[in-house]
Amino acid sequence: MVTGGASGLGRATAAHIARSGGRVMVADLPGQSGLADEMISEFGADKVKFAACDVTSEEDVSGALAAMKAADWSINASVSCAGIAVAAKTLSKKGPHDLKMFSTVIKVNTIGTFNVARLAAEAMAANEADANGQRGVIINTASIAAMDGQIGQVAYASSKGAITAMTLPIARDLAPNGIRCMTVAPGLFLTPLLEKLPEKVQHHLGSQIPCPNRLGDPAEFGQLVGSIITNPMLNGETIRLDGAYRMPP
Ligand SMILES: NC(=O)C1=CN([C@@H]2O[C@H](COP(=O)(O)OP(=O)(O)OC[C@H]3O[C@@H](n4cnc5c(N)ncnc54)[C@H](O)[C@@H]3O)[C@@H](O)[C@H]2O)C=CC1
Ligand SMILES: C[C@]12CC(=O)[C@H]3[C@@H](CCC4=CC(=O)CC[C@@]43C)[C@@H]1CC[C@@H]2C(=O)C=O
Repeated sequence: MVTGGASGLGRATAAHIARSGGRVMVADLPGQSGLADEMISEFGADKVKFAACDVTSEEDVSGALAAMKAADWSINASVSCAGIAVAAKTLSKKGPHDLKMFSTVIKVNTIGTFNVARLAAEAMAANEADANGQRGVIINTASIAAMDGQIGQVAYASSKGAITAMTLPIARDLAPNGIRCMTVAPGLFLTPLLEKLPEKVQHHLGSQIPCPNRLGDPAEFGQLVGSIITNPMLNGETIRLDGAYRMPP
C-alpha cells in the first residue's frame, strides 16, 4: 500500500513496485482517483488498485487494508507518502503562526503517518513469517526539513521531525512481530510540490545540490523504497536522500 500514491514520490514508488512485479494499493484522497486511473490503465487492474483514503481517518485506512484483503492481496510493505506543506513563521507581521494551520500539518503528516503504521502493522502481523522471521515493512516519508528546518517551516519541520523520531520506537515495538520500520528523508525532488514554483526558482534550487547537481527524480525515491523493502537488515533508521544537500536557514 502506498499512501499519497497518486502523485509525486508516492506515484513513482507505486510505479516502481508495479514494474518490479509487485501489486500496489494506491491510497489517496478521493479527488486523486483520476490520477490513479492513469496508473491502473498503465499497469493493469491486477497490479494497481485505488482506495479513496484520508490517512487521518481510521475508517478510511482500515477500508483500504480491507480492500486489499478482499482482493486476496497480502500487505508486505506500507509506504506513507501522503503529506502537505505550508509556509508560515512563528511570528510575522501578520501576527503569531496560525494554530489551526500548525495542527492541520501535524494531523496529516504526523498523525496520518502513525495511523497508517499502526493499522498496517496489525494487518502485517497476520502474515506468515519469511526465512528471516519477517512479516513486512513500514516505510515513512519525512524530509530533510526534519533536520534542516528553514525559516517558515516550523509546522512542516515539526511534523517531519516527529516522523523521524517515531521510526526507532516503532521498529522496536514491532520487532517481536517481525515488522521493520524505516523512514526516508528526501531532499528536493521534482514533484508537483516543487513544480508549483517558477522554473527559475526550480533551476536555482537544483543548482544548490552538490552531487548530482540537479533536483531529485521521483524514480530515485521509488528505487530507494524498493531497496528498503528487499533488504531485511534495514530497520529503525532514517535515510537522507538528498545528493549531500543541506538546507540553509
Ligand atoms: N517533493 C519533495 O521535494 C519532497 C517531498 N517530501 C515529502 O514527500 C511526500 C510526498 O510529497 P510529493 O510527492 O512531493 O507531494 P505531492 O503533493 O505530489 O503528493 C502528495 C500526495 O499526498 C496526498 N495527500 C495529501 N493529504 C492526504 C491525506 N490526508 N490523505 C491521503 N493522501 C493525502 C495528495 O493527494 C497527493 O497525492 C510528502 O510527505 C512530502 O512532505 C519531503 C521532502 C521533499
Ligand atoms: C517541501 C519543501 C519544503 C516546503 O515547505 C516548500 C516546498 C516547495 C513548495 C513550497 C512553496 C511555498 O511557498 C511553501 C513552502 C513549500 C511548500 C519544498 C519542496 C521540498 C521541501 C522539503 O521538504 C525538503 O526537504
